[in-house]
Amino acid sequence: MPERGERSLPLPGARRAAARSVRPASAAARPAGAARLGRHPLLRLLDSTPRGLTEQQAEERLARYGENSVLPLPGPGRLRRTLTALADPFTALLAALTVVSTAVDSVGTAVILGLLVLTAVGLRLAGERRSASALRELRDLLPATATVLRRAVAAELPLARELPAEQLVPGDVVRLAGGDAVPADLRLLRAEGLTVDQSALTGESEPVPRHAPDLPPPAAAAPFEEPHLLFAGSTVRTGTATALVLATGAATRFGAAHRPSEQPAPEWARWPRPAADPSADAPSAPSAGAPSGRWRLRSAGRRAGSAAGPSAVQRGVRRAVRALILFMAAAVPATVLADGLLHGWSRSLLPFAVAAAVGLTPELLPVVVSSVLARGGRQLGRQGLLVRGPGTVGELGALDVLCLDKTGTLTSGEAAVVGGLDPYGRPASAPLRWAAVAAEAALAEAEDFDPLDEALLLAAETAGLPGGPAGLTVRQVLPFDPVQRTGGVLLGGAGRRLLVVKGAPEAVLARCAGPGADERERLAALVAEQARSGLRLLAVARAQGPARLGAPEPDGPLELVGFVALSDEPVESAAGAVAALAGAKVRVTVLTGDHPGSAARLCGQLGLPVAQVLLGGELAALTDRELAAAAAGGAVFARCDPEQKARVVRALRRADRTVGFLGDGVNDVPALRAADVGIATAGAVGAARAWADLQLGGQDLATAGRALAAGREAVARVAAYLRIALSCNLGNSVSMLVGGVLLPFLPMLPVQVLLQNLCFDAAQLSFAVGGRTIRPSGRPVRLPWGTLAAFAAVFGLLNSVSDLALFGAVRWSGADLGGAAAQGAFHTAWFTENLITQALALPVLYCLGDAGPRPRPPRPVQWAAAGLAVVGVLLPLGPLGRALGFAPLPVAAYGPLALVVLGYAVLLWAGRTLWRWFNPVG
Ligand SMILES: Nc1ncnc2c1ncn2[C@@H]1O[C@H](COP(=O)(O)OP(=O)(O)OP(=O)(O)O)[C@@H](O)[C@H]1O
Repeated sequence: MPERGERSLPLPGARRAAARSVRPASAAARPAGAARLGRHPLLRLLDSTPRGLTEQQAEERLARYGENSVLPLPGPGRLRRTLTALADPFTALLAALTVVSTAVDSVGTAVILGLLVLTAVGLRLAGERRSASALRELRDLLPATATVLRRAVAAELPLARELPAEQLVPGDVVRLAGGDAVPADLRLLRAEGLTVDQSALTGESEPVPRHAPDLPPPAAAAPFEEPHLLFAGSTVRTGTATALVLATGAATRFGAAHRPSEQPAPEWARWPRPAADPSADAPSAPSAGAPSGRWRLRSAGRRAGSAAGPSAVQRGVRRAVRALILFMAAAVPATVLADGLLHGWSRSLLPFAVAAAVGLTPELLPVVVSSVLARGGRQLGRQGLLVRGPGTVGELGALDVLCLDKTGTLTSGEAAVVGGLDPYGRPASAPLRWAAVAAEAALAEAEDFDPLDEALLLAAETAGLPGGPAGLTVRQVLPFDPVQRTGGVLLGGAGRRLLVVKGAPEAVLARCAGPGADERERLAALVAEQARSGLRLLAVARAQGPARLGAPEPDGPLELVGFVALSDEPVESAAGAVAALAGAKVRVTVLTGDHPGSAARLCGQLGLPVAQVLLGGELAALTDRELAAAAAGGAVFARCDPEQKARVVRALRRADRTVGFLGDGVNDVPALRAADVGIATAGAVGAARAWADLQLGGQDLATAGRALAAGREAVARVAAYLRIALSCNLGNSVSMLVGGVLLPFLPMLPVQVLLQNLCFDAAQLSFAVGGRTIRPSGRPVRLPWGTLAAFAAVFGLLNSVSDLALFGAVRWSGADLGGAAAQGAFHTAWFTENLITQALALPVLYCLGDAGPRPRPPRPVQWAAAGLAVVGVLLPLGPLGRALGFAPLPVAAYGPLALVVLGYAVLLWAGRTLWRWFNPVG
């Protein structure tokens, strides 16, 4: 829908002109206020009736508000997208060097750099195309047609007509039935047995019941939880409804959320949302926290670390690139100035500047980093672990806190029913019978399998318990709600209604009218005692059903039937996996929806020290900082709802931890999304798997540890690349700058510098090839800029010292460097010396990140280093060398060259030993 004065959507011909002056489709009914109005005031506000609009009204509104379409805005043109891609600092640097190289007639350099720029831009545009097609898939969630009540004139009876959904306008009245996609944001006028699937909006795959009260509930519920509203992007699962259109097109929440990210939703399209992220110091209620998984819309093409911006590896690489650019901006002009002052101002200054800048740039950096991470992903794939993208591999390497859901993750996903208990803890069959009746109904409707319901049903069948009473059939299923911690079924027939509710004991007891304070205390003590002895209790209650279907509360009070006891033992591999994680310096934190007693007992069994057990309800009083400190200090979190789990994860991330969350259920989706790395167990439900960055292959928890190890190895390889590339390139540039000032000619031509860099980078692609693994330190691997910079300075300087020794040897040997042939031979000498010293540095510096007892470089790295040395000696002597301005080096010159290389080897060995001494790995 076009935005005021800013844009117009590609509307079909005739409507395009009319739509130019359109206003946002929610303007007539600002959802924030309108959604809270009663049915009749709302109809009046929208100038509509339960019989819908007249054709004339609809036409006027269509012209005014535009079509009900969430087509993406006409994205920026190809030129603009290309320019945006060029704005990436690394690509911009290469592009600038291409332009300058062209200006100084260094055609070969310009062509190669130009090709590198085209490759970088092409990769970026291809990624954007993939995202656009993901968006198209999301838009397919909207229906093509809708059943609308319209009248030719006000006095006529309405006709229910199937119209293209694009023609819906605010004020229209639509009809819906099971299986229909919701075409716009709607307010229910009438609903029968209605449940909707909002999984595309909230990630929660369980259908939610909706009804049509005349007045909305007074408490302001979270937006997607308003019981009387339906949203575009959801689907009706069961029942029928008549509803009033509140907002269409981009004014719907679905439309607003799927705008291109660079274009924020206009004020009018923003629905009431929770306030912005709470400050780290302010206590925050869950509903006032950052938009939760339940509230946020899915967006196309999720990446690892997307919620926090770039991943840890991306951040490290960007910082390195920024530092390179800053160094270039300061050092190159300063040296050119010095050169100009010493040797006079001539046109050769520019090629000199270009050569120095090219020398500093690791041209294949993006290729090497993504190849190394992709290799890590493939490695995990071979172990049966599915990784969403290379970013995830990097995050795994940096991960230092792993939050674990309890049930189905640390304990078996297959619940083991021990039996039924009456309210006094004595064996009884009724609780299991009624729990199974509710479970059976829930399973018949559920999209995702619920292991607890499966187990209840199986146990009742095994015990030979009867099903529901004869004559009563399922009228409505109230799916298990992890926030309320209850679920149930409404049975009806022969003038009777019966509501069965099952859930967490506290939640069910809170809805039972019967027990007094003492009795409640006794029941709570019973539940806690069972939890301590390793049994989780599920409460079961019954009531005479509600008078009207769709109303969630029964007429009569709920009466406690008893409990179902479930055993709660850890899976075999859990203790070992937790110990291995602790050994790898990963802090393990348990976040569960279960009883605090069960959580504490399990932690004891796993050897996890428990400093305190915090309940989900207590989190609102804590600031994010306190929360993160508690989690890091060994707190266990129990009775957490999905949003509370996500809040703990977010608080830890704000405290600069790299956080993983391992879960298996729908209730884990918000936390999976909030984490740097969401990890789903092998038996996780579809929604959890869909949102996870990593899916474990087997039931064995140790696979999580293996994933971390593979991530650390990949990040260690990236770190090795950055260390070596930064130090060698820095060394080359310093040599180029100093040599340029000291020598009366360019120490190396720009194209030769570029060729040398490409050879070196190509050799470093060997880091992405298999071979012996690099053993990273036994702790999370990050890319600390301080250490990288210190490394680059130390080893860059060593490299430079050997270059300058060569320059000095040539300068003071008295050789005549006046002619082109002599200068070509000098270029050959430096090129050869450079590649040989880099070939020496490659395996030695690579091993500096290896924590193994006797680190040895992998075979591919050894071969690449040998190849690099051979190229360094032979390339300048061949036809390509001649074409690039090299000239043969007199044989006698190879002696001093060998001495310089030997000197560098000694320096390198000393530097490596000292570095290890001051920076022990492990
Ligand atoms: N299908 C269900 N029907 C009824 N009650 C349930 C159901 N599933 C869970 N419960 C109850 O609700 C409580 C909270 O459930 P939730 O799924 O949030 O956490 P959990 O499964 O106990 O633990 P975790 O968060 O570690 O997976 C459970 O402890 C249990 O008492």
